[in-house]
Amino acid sequence: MLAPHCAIEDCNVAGYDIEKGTTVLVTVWTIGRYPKYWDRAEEFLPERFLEKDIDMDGHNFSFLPFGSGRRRCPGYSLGLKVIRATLANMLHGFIWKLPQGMNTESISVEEHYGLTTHPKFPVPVILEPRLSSHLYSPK
Ligand code: HEM
Repeated sequence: MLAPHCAIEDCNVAGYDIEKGTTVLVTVWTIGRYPKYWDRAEEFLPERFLEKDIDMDGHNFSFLPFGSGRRRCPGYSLGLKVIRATLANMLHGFIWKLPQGMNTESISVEEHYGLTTHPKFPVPVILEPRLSSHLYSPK
């Protein structure tokens, strides 16, 4: 769910009349799993985005991780950069392994809902440094 919004004028959305002053809640979670727009909507398939020109900046209403319009997330660009840089550093710095006896099938992708969405169960991973040890020291 996006943060609550307020209609600033009377309008009609998809056949529904919305009066000025109405609080509007946009359920992006549901939109992101709507079978009309998403093939195998309930499955975790990050590869569905490969070689697709889906923008995240609020123009594609089937995918709104940062909201849309004048209240769209102002930290959009910084957020993406931080996530990409952090992920790249983690992948560059460590070999990622699952504990013995676990495989990718046994990882739960269930979610815990709240203001932000977290994994319902922790994902145990073993990180093995792949670089020289002095590179991990803050000094
Ligand atoms: C990947 C990281 C991030 C995601 C997924 C994200 C997502 C969102 C979403 C969905 C909204 C609500 C938009 C709406 O209601 O239409 C929002 C609002 C907001 N975000 Fe972010 N955000 C991220 C990073 C950041 C960062 C890094 C900052 C600031 C440095 C930031 C600052 C804000 C602010 C101030 C709002 C409220 C905007 C308003 O109500 O006018 N966000 N964000």
